[in-house]
Amino acid sequence: MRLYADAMQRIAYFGPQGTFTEQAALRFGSELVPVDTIQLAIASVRKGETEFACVPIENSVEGAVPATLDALVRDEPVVAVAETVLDVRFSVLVRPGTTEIRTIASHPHALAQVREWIADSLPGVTSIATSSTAAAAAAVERGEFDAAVTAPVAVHHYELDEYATNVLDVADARTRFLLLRRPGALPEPTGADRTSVVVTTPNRVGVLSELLTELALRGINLTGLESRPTKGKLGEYRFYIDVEGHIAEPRIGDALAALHRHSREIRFLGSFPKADHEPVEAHNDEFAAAAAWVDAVRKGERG
Ligand SMILES: O=C(O)C(=O)C[C@]1(C(=O)O)C=C[C@@H](O)C=C1
Repeated sequence: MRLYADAMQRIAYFGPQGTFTEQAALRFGSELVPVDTIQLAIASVRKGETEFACVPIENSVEGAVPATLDALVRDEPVVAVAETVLDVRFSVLVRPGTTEIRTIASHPHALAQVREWIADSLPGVTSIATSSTAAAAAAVERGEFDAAVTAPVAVHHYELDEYATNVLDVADARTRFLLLRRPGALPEPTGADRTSVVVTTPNRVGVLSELLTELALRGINLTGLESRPTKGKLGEYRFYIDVEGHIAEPRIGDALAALHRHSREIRFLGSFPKADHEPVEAHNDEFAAAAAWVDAVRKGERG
């Protein structure tokens, strides 16, 4: 995979050292700055302390990462310029010499992915949420809990032993991560891109179906739809919409303009190459031919 950041450009990542997010960030660059929360990673980009931030966005078992969705709409805009997907398997780490496990700690998304394993292998153990998987390892090292559910690499960063490896309730679990920066020149279209926006709609009948119809009419494939409360009135939601294609393509540009018309607020979250590099059926030639025909008709050159 191409490194995104050059040697001078720093990437704030959801740490501390030994998180899955650190593994994802290493695919984008080498100047990594660990911070303790997703909010701080994104704030570091907003303030210009780092050029980039790397954060988790969704997991195939537990779904979207709410802290990331919420941080993306607060304050100044940031946009995704790349994504990567990691296979997820967990290790359970303990202090050397541990004989009894009464508490097990990790990030809520990690605990949710090993719930059945904990019930089967460590019945009666209390699960405790920490800010990240590596924060759980650090807390176990300090003696606060007995075991941590971590990324396999965490064992190299903390004075802990492997109690179990390859722990996972659902095979083939995967997490997608974004590389974010302040708005600037967009990544070039590659023919295998994803575009992400978040919209707040007026509260009226059929508005979500209108948004989706605008995509469907243009043959645009929806790859993600999440809702989060606006945190204002009960029942008011923001919709996070991921589609295949790049805003540089006419049909995507048209569709986003239509979403703008239907929305109370809209924020562009990026057009960037998809991690799977699977080409997208874009029909760009047909859109260009249609636009050329309208142009010619307007000039009186065609009927
Ligand atoms: O705590 C970490 O290690 C993370 O990088 C976060 C995170 C997540 O938010 O889903 C990333 C991948 C795994 O699914 C579990 C936790």
